[in-house]
Amino acid sequence: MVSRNRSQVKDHLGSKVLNHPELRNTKATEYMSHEEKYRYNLSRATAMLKLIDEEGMDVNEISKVMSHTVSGFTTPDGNPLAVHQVMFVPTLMNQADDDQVSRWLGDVFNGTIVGTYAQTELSHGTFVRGLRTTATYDPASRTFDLHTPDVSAAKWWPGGLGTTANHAVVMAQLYTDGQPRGIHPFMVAIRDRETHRPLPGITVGEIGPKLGQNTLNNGYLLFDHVKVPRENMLMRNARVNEDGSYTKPSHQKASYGTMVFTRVAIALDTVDALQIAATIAARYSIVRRQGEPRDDGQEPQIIDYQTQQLKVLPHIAACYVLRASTARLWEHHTHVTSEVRGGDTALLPELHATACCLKALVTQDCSEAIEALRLSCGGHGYMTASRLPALYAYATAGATYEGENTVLLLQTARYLVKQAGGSHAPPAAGSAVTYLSRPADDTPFAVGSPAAYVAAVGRVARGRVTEVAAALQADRQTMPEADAWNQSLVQLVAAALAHGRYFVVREFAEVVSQQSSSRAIQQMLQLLFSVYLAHAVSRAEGDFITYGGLTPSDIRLNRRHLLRLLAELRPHMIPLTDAFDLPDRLINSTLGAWDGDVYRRMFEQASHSPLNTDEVPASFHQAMLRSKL
Ligand SMILES: CCCCCCCCCCCCCCCCCCCCCCCC(=O)SCCNC(=O)CCNC(=O)[C@H](O)C(C)(C)COP(=O)(O)OP(=O)(O)OC[C@H]1O[C@@H](n2cnc3c(N)ncnc32)[C@H](O)[C@@H]1OP(=O)(O)O
Ligand SMILES: Cc1cc2nc3c(=O)[nH]c(=O)nc-3n(C[C@H](O)[C@H](O)[C@H](O)COP(=O)(O)OP(=O)(O)OC[C@H]3O[C@@H](n4cnc5c(N)ncnc54)[C@H](O)[C@@H]3O)c2cc1C
Repeated sequence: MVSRNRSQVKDHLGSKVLNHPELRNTKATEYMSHEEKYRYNLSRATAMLKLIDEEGMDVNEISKVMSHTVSGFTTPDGNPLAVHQVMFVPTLMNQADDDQVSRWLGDVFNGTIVGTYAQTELSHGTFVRGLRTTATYDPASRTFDLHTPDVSAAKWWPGGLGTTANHAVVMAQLYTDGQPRGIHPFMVAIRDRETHRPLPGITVGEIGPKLGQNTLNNGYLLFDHVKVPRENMLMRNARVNEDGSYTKPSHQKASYGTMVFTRVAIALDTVDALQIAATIAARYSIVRRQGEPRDDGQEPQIIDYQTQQLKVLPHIAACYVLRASTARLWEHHTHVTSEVRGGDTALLPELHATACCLKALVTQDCSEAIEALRLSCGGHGYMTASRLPALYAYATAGATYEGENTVLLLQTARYLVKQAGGSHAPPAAGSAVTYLSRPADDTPFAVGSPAAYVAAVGRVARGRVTEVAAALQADRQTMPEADAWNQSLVQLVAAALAHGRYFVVREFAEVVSQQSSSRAIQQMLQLLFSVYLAHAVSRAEGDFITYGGLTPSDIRLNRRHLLRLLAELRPHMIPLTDAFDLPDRLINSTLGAWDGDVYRRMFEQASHSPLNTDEVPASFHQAMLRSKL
């Protein structure tokens, strides 16, 4: 099928999703039980899956319909099939060999096999090498014995595992020829395809309520010496032959490939959640009036308070900047993956480093921004019906899953200090780290010049990385490696974030310079970029003085410059959020509808409270009168 661009996909969705017979009628789920919510979200997730299949969408189209913009409408409490689609299917496609793909994918696409990605255990999530589920190969029976040694090694968290999946890709420690071979993926049937009962030796269930995303259907899973045929180890990378001999993968971390893909997907997708939150806060900030009446007799719109502009507008700029840079990361991932499939893994280390740091930077920025936007809506932002709490719960989950952010930033830092110290293979042409081996960009700082800001962001990244690399190098002379590393952890994380920021602003600078459709659009992108840059400096003034070459006077000028830019951006706030092209039904917020009819909507949603059904609820007689209050 021909690939459509983002806007066309939305038009397409307008007819296909919003008007789909099984999807168009939504219900408020706040008052449903856990089980009812699950059933509602699952049936909608299934309808969505069928639609994807009927439409024959390619991976880019799937990424759009799976995006939070759309999945927040189809599965408002979390998609129990998300991990099936985002991790299980891609793992099979990329880590199963051709025979395995042809053996399983038919059943995956006809819905007979529903899977999950079971890696995290109760006692190990971050440290994947420490996982304790074992897969021991027996050449006599040509089977693996999958076993959970004790409860702390139970799989815990996989999405869809709770009550939805009948298969799992299980990441386990492989033993063959009596040797430990590290973590490998195994395709394991966990429930009967017909009856959905757990298969012999399997203990499986759901883990319980969470901060949000409660129908992701996260589960637990234990194995009691479950036999799995040899052909069920995913063998595109490493292989176990019938006699138990072992063939190594082309890259030692090839089996971590799904995590890299999902990090890129999460980075891209969390910006969708920010766009929704920014649209809600922008619209509400126009509608909401509060304070001493002005000359026109009206109370001011809250957006005209300078403090409100600072709470809302930089995050609209961030939507544009982060959307563009994560979209480019997605394209880069597609390119590197095809190289890796062709046997060339040269670009993998840097892709891993970039995916780690962008997933961390974007989820951290977006969850902080969504919380700021929620606060900008005052008390009404605390209501579930504003949608802002759920958006926050979604974004902050991204800071933990698919690699806890600190840990991922440390992976990036490891790559950066090696590059700075020259102990890694030199970067390829076009690499994002060549700046570390070049003299610092000495473009003088000038308020109002985006290029000067970008250069300063680069100097901060370079300064942070080279400083911590030197400190680490010095400590290594006097203490064991692990202690030296621990001694620098905080600075390493800061260095990785600074690198991430530089990556983001360079990518956006390129997008702005390549944009040629109209002068007005070019100017608006420049304004958004200027806001993003001035805000970035204001958030890290110390860094810009210490490493970026800014003086205290530059910092003062930047503060004033930012506020001036915000006033300049303010009249464009609504068109800029309207341009996200989000229909009311996708936004689904009492505060964020296009017509601004906030107060009527708030009353309308209150009417759904079961406590308002009777004038005097039964609880009054049952609880208050009995206890003689
Ligand atoms: C047609 C169908 C297609 C369908 C497509 C669908 C598209 C959908 C689009 C999406 C849109 C919407 C998406 C939204 C998503 C929302 C729903 C998702 C639901 C939740 C999902 C969450 C799932 C999970 O959380 S799964 C569990 C994830 N767990 C982790 O991430 C664990 C984190 N830990 C690690 O990864 C490792 O332990 C690590 C990397 C921290 C350390 O590993 P290790 O100890 O083995 O290595 P080191 O010793 O530290 O390093 C050695 C060496 O290896 C290098 N390296 C490490 N990792 C990698 C890698 N991945 N690749 C390359 N290289 C790697 C490392 O840099 C070191 O290199 P040196 O050179 O030696 O320095
Ligand atoms: C909503 C949700 C969905 C999930 N879905 C799945 C799924 O489908 N499949 C799956 O397998 N897993 C899933 N997970 C699990 C998830 O991947 C892990 O929770 C995540 O990788 C973090 O690991 P952890 O819980 O072990 O955190 P921990 O590593 O225990 O983190 C706790 C703290 O320790 C710190 N820390 C740990 N190690 C280090 C270190 N080396 N250096 C410095 N600090 C460190 C962290 O920074 C953090 O502050 C999901 C989790 C959530 C919340």
